[in-house]
Amino acid sequence: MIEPLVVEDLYYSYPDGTAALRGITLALGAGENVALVGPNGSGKSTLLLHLNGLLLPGRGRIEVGGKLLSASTLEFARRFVGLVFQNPEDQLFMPTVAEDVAFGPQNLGFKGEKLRECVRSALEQVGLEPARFLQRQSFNLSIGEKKRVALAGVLAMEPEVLVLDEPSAGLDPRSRRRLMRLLAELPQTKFVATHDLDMALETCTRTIIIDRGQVVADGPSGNILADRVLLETHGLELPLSLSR
Ligand SMILES: Nc1ncnc2c1ncn2[C@@H]1O[C@H](COP(=O)(O)OP(=O)(O)OP(=O)(O)O)[C@@H](O)[C@H]1O
Repeated sequence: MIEPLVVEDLYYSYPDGTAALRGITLALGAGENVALVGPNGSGKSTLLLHLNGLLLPGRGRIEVGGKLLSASTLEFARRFVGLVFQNPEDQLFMPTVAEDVAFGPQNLGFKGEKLRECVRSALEQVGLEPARFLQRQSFNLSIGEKKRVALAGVLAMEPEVLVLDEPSAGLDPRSRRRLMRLLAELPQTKFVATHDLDMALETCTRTIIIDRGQVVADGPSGNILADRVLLETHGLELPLSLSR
């Protein structure tokens, strides 16, 4: 079976010379839910931006759905891997929710009733009633609603892999819980960068730790996230649910 996401010996330095990724190797199996954790500045967002070609490797290779990511497979990769940014405001820029959610699928060529149906269905998937939200102005929504609309915009493109950067940041406890239920229900392979180790423990069976641009641990969440020494060595703390 083809692994939906493979990263081999990936290096990336920003134009100012900051070495953000220093030899990352990992692979995600179909249907896996994997958490990516690490201290601030460890390279999580930089890695995620590579997975649908928003950044291109300095060295190393990325395979998406069995195809080497390159200029000629970029369109395929952007459809295959749906990336939800940390800040929904980086993703929502149209006047209404309907237009924001339609933006991606429209670019993929969806039109007419198929387009309207995939927009409605994506809003329903994230728990936003289309009749109430389609005509709302995106910039007036609460942060939790904005995050759900940004996720709907990605789901509307029907990706095989969902890559989420800090999905629970800024959410109140009820919205966070709702997001965790939603993620558990979505069938896609998921790769979730987060500082919320309780969410990682609850929603992801596997956890990868990166520190200073390198993978320092990769294994079952139940082992990795219960290892106080490992976590503290890399500037992390036990999930609250394990620290009592
Ligand atoms: N546009 C940029 N130009 C230069 N350096 C950058 C840029 N973006 C990020 N960096 C640097 O690259 C490194 C990795 O940053 P990245 O944002 O990937 O980390 P992160 O693990 O996502 O951090 P956080 O948990 O704080 O979101 C850091 O040293 C950061 O300062």
